[in-house]
Amino acid sequence: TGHKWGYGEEDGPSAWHKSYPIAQGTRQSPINIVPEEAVYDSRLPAISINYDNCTSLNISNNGHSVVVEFEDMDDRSVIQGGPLENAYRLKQFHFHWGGKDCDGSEHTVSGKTYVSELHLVHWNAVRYRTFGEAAAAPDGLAVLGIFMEKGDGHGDLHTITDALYMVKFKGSVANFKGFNPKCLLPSNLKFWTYPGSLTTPPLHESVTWIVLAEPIRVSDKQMAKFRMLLFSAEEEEQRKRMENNFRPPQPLKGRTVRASFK
Ligand SMILES: CCCCNCc1ccc(S(N)(=O)=O)cc1
Ligand SMILES: [Zn+2]
Repeated sequence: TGHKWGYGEEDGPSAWHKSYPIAQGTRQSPINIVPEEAVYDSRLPAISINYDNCTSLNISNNGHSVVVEFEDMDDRSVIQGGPLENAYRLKQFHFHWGGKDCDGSEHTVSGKTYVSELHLVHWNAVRYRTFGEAAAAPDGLAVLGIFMEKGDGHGDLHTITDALYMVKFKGSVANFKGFNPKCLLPSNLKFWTYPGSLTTPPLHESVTWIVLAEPIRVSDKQMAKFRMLLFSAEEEEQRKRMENNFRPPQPLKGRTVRASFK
């Protein structure tokens, strides 16, 4: 089982390299995206997202984030197109956020941070038999990153924020069927894409990142509900609020960020 890691002073992102040396690798995530330096690629097909028959299973607190998991034993919910050569199956989505509204996202855009970032995690079931196997392969995962900015409440995000009280503590799981994350997508699917990694340990360099340029909006009240989650389990003495669970941008190391738009 992996070494204990977190987002605190002692066990946070600057310490991860001690147990996970890949943290100083050549394709680490997140990154700061500089639109003017992204290369427009007119041959990039549009992203095709087909979640119509997705089956959400549960919502859980894993001590690092809140995660909604999906049934992934067939191709009922997949993403394809864009930079992807195969269809990638939806496995889960989760969030990263700040403590106040000054930061919270993992990717940044010309240094701008958003209050939160949603990650929809998909795996290449054409080439790999399990998520775990795919998560360790260079073309194994595709993560769709969606920025969340402060604004009026998001119509469908409340379904998630209204369920967070059920998974306050690390290790809690609750039924969460019938949720389709298609409702969380912004209207415009223009994106940046680059080869990167998981943004948490084990930090595998297995992710083709697809970051949407258009943010979705989240209200103060909805953000407050994310911040009432705890990093700690119910039986732990010290109750630590779950916030600032984001890794800061990592060196680009010569990678090219491509844009699907001018
Ligand atoms: C080998 C087991 C890997 C488990 N790790 C899951 C996981 C998925 C996505 C991300 S993220 N934040 O890059 O989307 C981090 C961690
Ligand atoms: Zn993430």
